[in-house]
Amino acid sequence: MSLLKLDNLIKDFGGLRAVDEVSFEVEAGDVFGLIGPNGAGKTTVFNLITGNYVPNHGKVLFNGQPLNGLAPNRIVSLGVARTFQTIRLFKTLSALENVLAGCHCRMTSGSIAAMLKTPFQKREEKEAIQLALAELDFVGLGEEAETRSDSLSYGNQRLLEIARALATQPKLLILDEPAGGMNEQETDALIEIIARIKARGITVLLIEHDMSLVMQACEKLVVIEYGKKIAEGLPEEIKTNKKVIEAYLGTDDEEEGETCF
Ligand SMILES: Nc1ncnc2c1ncn2[C@@H]1O[C@H](COP(=O)(O)OP(=O)(O)OP(=O)(O)O)[C@@H](O)[C@H]1O
Repeated sequence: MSLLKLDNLIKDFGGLRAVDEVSFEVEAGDVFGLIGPNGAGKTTVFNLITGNYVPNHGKVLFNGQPLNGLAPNRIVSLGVARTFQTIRLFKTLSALENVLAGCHCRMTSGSIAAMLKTPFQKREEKEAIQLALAELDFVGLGEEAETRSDSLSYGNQRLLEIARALATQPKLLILDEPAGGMNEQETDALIEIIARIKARGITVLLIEHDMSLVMQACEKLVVIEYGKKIAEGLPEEIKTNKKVIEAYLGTDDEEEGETCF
């Protein structure tokens, strides 16, 4: 059984069909890429998985369980974490405090225990700090724990978002353009981090325009254009797929043409 199954998803925004009968399955342990030109519907697909949008039709199954109708925080607690295309950190908080926000979704002490500072709550908080520091180390930000998140470089803010998502202890990590705004060196480091996330047994689903990252990091790809799936396969198959090449070269966006395989 696949870890994630999208079955015939449709999402309309008024008269616009942003996602049009999209189906695909992600196997546990894979690094899976969702690619396509600007405006193809990729982020909308992610928002349908994470409960930020409700589909007009179709199902999302995670570990065989339907996610439809569940709130985003419930979906996180089931083991689906994400980062965003536009960085969404608590800007005035430190890197450590941002990652702790991820840890809190696994904590069981309620607000009364937190107010009373019970021994259980204190132990749980201490463990959360250790976990958060370990995740910061994992993405190479161990030295930046006390740094305010908006003082970090853009590339490091993206890594901090990954650390925060990892702190929720996900089975599936969804990354929306993780290399956006990164230079070549930062992108290479990110490719290595994605490989280490996979080595931890975490399945990765990512959207990315940087084709060098997609080709190096992903084992399988789905391509969408105008909301519809136009291809699915191994990176080397996708590279030479006529429909995919046309979809990318057919765009007016210069950047898209440059990044094309
Ligand atoms: N909340 C919304 N309301 C109305 N239209 C939307 C909304 N979200 C997305 N869209 C539209 O749906 C289409 C798909 O958008 P989406 O952001 O999913 O594309 P994308 O493939 O992620 O694009 P990009 O690569 O540029 O991020 C676009 O035409 C977009 O304008």
